[in-house]
Amino acid sequence: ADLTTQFLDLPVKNPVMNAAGVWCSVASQLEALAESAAGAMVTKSCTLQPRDGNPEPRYRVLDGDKPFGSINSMGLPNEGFAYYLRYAQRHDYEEKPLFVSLSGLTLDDNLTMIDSLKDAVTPAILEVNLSCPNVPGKSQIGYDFESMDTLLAEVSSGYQRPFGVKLPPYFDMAHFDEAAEILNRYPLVAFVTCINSIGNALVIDLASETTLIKPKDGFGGLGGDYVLPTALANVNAFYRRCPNKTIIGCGGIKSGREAFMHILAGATLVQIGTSLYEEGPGIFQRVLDELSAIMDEKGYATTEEFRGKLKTL
Ligand SMILES: C=Cc1c(C(=O)O)[nH]c(=O)[nH]c1=O
Repeated sequence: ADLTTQFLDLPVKNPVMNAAGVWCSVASQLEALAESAAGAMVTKSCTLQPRDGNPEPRYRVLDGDKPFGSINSMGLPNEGFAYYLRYAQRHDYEEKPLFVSLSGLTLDDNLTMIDSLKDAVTPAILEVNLSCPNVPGKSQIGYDFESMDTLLAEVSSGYQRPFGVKLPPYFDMAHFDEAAEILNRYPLVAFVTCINSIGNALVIDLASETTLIKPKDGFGGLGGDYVLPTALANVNAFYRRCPNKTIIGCGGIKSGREAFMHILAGATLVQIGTSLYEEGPGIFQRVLDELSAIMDEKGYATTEEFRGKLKTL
């Protein structure tokens, strides 16, 4: 099958990329993504200043038997905005598009970073993270509709170019409606990435009767098989409600099967998190081959032919 596609009028060689935060915190990881089969890539969500993040253990893979997943409370460790801007200025955009993810600790920090990104005149695509669940004392902007509205107004007037947002999962039709109503008031919000991890889950080790991770009494963001149905619901909910925006799907993708489901639900690109963390950048070629085989089997030549074509009963 032909996996080439378009994203915001940009030609993309295939729809698969990393999820922000995974295999994208330091230059060696970013270079590995640039050299990998991924059709695009995104940098670790950054803050204005570098951060160490939360105490370890802060990431654990949940690979007992089924289901496969992860829990993390990294706490937004990152090298600081200037580091990722420096990478953006040396990235080979002919090879693949680069997204820069921002997760400022304050609105001012976000606006400062956005001003610098705009002044840098880089082709990098801005993804504003509204959904980090792991900074102690910070709630997720995506769950505070008033501050989300304010942030989108400020970013739109400050950045004055198309950008996207990374949303937390929603679990209620009224919340899909309210979030979409806000997003649709900002034409510069060109894409929506659904979903971030399911925040503040708790995984317990039965033998030791202890939490798996240290930060926040063991509460952390859930990824992997556990989140696939919620991720598909959020992709489809925003696909239905935001006809003028592009959807990027993230959550529970570990093979061509889940990538296909995300595209069927309405995603144009798909992001891999937990499985990339565990398998490394070789996963992209495997998922692409699996996706292509499924498309051949079903008789789809391109992803456009089935994107958003989920049938209901
Ligand atoms: C940006 C911080 C995030 C983090 C983190 O750095 O703890 N983990 C997530 O699962 N999602 C995030 O958005």
